Amino acid sequence: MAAAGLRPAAPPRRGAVPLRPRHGGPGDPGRRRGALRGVLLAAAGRPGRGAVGDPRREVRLVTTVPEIEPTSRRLALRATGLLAAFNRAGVLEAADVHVATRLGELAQEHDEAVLLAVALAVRAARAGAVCVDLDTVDATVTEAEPDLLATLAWPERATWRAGVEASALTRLGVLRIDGRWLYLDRHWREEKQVCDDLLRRLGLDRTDLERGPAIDDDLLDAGADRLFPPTWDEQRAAALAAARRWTTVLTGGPGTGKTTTVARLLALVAEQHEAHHGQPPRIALAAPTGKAATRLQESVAREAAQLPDPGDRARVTGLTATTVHRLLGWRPDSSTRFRHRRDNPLPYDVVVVDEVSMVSLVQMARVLEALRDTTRLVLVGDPGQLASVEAGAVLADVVAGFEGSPRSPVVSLTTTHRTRAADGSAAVDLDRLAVDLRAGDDDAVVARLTSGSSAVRLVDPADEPAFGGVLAQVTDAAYAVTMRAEQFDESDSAALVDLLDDHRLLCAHREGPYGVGGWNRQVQRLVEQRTGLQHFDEWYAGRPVLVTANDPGLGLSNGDLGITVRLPDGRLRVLVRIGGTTRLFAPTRLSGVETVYAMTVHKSQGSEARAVTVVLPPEDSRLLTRELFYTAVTRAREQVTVVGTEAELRAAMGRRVQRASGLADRLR
Ligand SMILES: Nc1ncnc2c1ncn2[C@@H]1O[C@H](COP(=O)(O)OP(=O)(O)OP(=O)(O)O)[C@@H](O)[C@H]1O
Repeated sequence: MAAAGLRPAAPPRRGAVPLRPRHGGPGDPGRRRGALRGVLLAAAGRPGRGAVGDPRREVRLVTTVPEIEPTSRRLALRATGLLAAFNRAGVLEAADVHVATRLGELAQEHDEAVLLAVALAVRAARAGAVCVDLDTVDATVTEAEPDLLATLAWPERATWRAGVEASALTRLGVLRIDGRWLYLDRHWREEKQVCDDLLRRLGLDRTDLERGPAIDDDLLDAGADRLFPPTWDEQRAAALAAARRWTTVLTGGPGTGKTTTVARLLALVAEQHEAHHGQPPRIALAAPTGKAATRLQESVAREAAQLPDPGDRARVTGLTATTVHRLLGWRPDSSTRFRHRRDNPLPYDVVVVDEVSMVSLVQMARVLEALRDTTRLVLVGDPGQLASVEAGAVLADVVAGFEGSPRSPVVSLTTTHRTRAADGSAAVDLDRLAVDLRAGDDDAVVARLTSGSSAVRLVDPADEPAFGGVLAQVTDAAYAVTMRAEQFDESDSAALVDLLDDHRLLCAHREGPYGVGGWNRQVQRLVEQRTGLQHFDEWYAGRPVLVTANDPGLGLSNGDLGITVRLPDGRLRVLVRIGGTTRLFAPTRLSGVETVYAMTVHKSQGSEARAVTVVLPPEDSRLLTRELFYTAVTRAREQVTVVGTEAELRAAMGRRVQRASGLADRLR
């Protein structure tokens, strides 16, 4: 199937509606700058209900794009010149054109090539890039309809760049040129802030300035001896390095002992803090989604319970985790500004942020600016996973930027420690698959998935019996949940939400035959056939839902999972796990939810399931990347089934996510 067929009809972006200047005309530079910023903030994609977690933006950037139909909403009807040509060819969306046109009007900038550069910068931001390189931007679309692209008149590079540099938009600070990159102002400021704050924090670690954390070396060595058995040398070294720093980035694949190390590092740091300050440190644990925060809290609690020394156990027991948004302090008037900032920093001595691959540039900027110099920061994540939905790939950039540097805050764990081999579990193949994937070893990945292992397998959708087995597994899981939801008993709440994590069906796309929408309908139909109950209403017992927007009022976070249950009196309620407890909500109170028999890989980040089924999109889908496949596979605890062909598997392995960003270069 052609990738073009997978492209969903793109809705007009609410955030990109051009603003009208409220005061004065375009001739007033100060007012003009304010109005321009307004357009840009909207263009840079503030998280809104429709935008959060929406991977379609990536599809739009990279998927093969046929010429836009004259009636399509993606066509900017009033566009002229270069903008119109690039819009018709599908390189630019109507939103890109509108923003560029409006900014041009406000700044009285009429140079078509400059406006094209603006539109390309907006397009890049839409797809998760922080900036755009005008010299190579054409390469990001060369795989789209070659005939059509060949007709596009790209401006001559040197003149184009000079024109942008001299433009009114650059003079007004709306566009920023930095090295080879062109930025929208907001992203430029965020990237620079993240870089400056990180480097400043690393400067504080220099012991010759005596500004690093106070450490009693003898106490630290004794603590490390107590907390790390002799064979745990990799984790011991990581914890010792982290204990001496204000800032640490702890990386590693699944099961490499990151959480174990964090729990023991916290015990070490707490002991040091007590020795120097006479009281325990204030520790905050956070993750980008509610689900990831719950997992972090549970993992740390499990590790704490295993610490041999009662003093260490007491230091790490009872820690709770929250979302990054909640940690920073919601503000009802803004989704990108928080209560805790540079002038009102977080009141913690230690802040641990897990699943940092999902943290966007703007979120990282907010976290760093909310930290006191004397707050330890431990960022934990797997740089092999998909980057954030919003612009930026901060973890990957930090790892790349400090590669080989003696001042690097990055500590990597490389050994997989899950003890599955010892108990004879086939799930050890899952860990090995993740290792092969990280190493980019296509042949090993194919061999492992076709080895006959019960833990990892490839099912060709053309193999009817095998594919039928997959459908049966998917339906069984949904059916089991539905039956418990129909006969709901409140004492069953925890077990029922646990059951939601027994199996997860993951797709790359939201729409299309390979997407979440199609699979949702298919699974719902199969379950209805089995139960004999057909549902015409939106809400019915057994409907699994995913919360897609943060709702501080209800205490719900984007990414929370729920299941619709029938109470004994017949009313429907949605059961959601929040932190360590479960709560029931009337369906009418939930505004941002979607049905989730199937989930996009993007939205599954930060969560886990016992068994995972991954439906690969066709080879020519630009969403099919190694990062996507790796993220999907590493969601499984025991078993993964990949539905696809060997060719699709190899296509996934061969394609890497590319996100333009200047952060790695700045950090070097
Ligand atoms: N050095 C070690 N030797 C043996 N087992 C270990 C070691 N370190 C950790 N483990 C065990 O390996 C398992 C995985 O560790 P942990 O959960 O810390 O990894 P992780 O990197 O946080 O995994 P994930 O990314 O999946 O959350 C746990 O059961 C832990 O107790």
